Amino acid sequence: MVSIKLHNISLVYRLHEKVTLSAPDRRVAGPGGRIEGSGRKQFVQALDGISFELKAGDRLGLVGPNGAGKTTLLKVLYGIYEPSGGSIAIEGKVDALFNINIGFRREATGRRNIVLRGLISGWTESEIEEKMEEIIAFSELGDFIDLPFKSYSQGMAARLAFSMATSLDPEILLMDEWIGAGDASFQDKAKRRMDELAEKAGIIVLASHNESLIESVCTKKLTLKSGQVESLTTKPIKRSRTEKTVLSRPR
Ligand SMILES: Nc1ncnc2c1ncn2[C@@H]1O[C@H](COP(=O)(O)OP(=O)(O)OP(=O)(O)O)[C@@H](O)[C@H]1O
Repeated sequence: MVSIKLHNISLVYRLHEKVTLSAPDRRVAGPGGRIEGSGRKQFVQALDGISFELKAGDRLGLVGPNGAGKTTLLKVLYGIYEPSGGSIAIEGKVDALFNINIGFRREATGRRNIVLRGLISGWTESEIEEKMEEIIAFSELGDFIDLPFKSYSQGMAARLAFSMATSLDPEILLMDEWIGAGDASFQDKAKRRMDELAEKAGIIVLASHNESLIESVCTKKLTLKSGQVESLTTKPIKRSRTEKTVLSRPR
């Protein structure tokens, strides 16, 4: 069973350069984490005392102003950064969609990129082959799938990235503010796909500045401010009749 448990997580970014700042009592707080220390031992406290638990089916929206710690928290969940303090326990395979362009070979076609990404995620060539048509169909890229990735617009790249990440059956999917690149019709489709994923007992964590996207996609909302939890709210899942019909249709 998938789950995420964070207890009192903190993360500091150490600044190895000597930076000159006002005296601590005269500093003006900015939008980001706290700047601490002095001389060459300065650091930014990006996360401070973060605790929460997620279980199968949860869709957590991470919100907060610039520098609040959303991306840092996603990177801690993905294992890119080791927390400076606290404990983290994750059950399940974690996949991430942080930046639409990362992980794509610009010169390779969309189709070839699907194979490469699948292999990196531990899929065999025949498993990728089985998923190939579904991934292409969901992306709606048509003949562009056989053109090099560098010829895609941002929205087209987002379609391919999302289609791939969600077709390879992730147990836990982390996403950072990318979905806005897709057009309105693709966003609707993407939302339904996320509902499906969450129903297959997965966990989704989505960081975004788009409050209405978070409201419509997520079941929980964690608001960060200067690296700390300002609030954590849960809302009942609301679905329209149309969405229910689509979700219950066999694949
Ligand atoms: N490599 C780094 N070195 C030092 N400080 C960093 C580094 N990366 C991020 N920070 C700091 O950590 C804090 C949190 O940044 P983070 O990128 O997690 O915020 P965010 O909520 O994702 O912001 P945004 O909405 O602007 O994308 C900020 O104060 C930022 O200045």
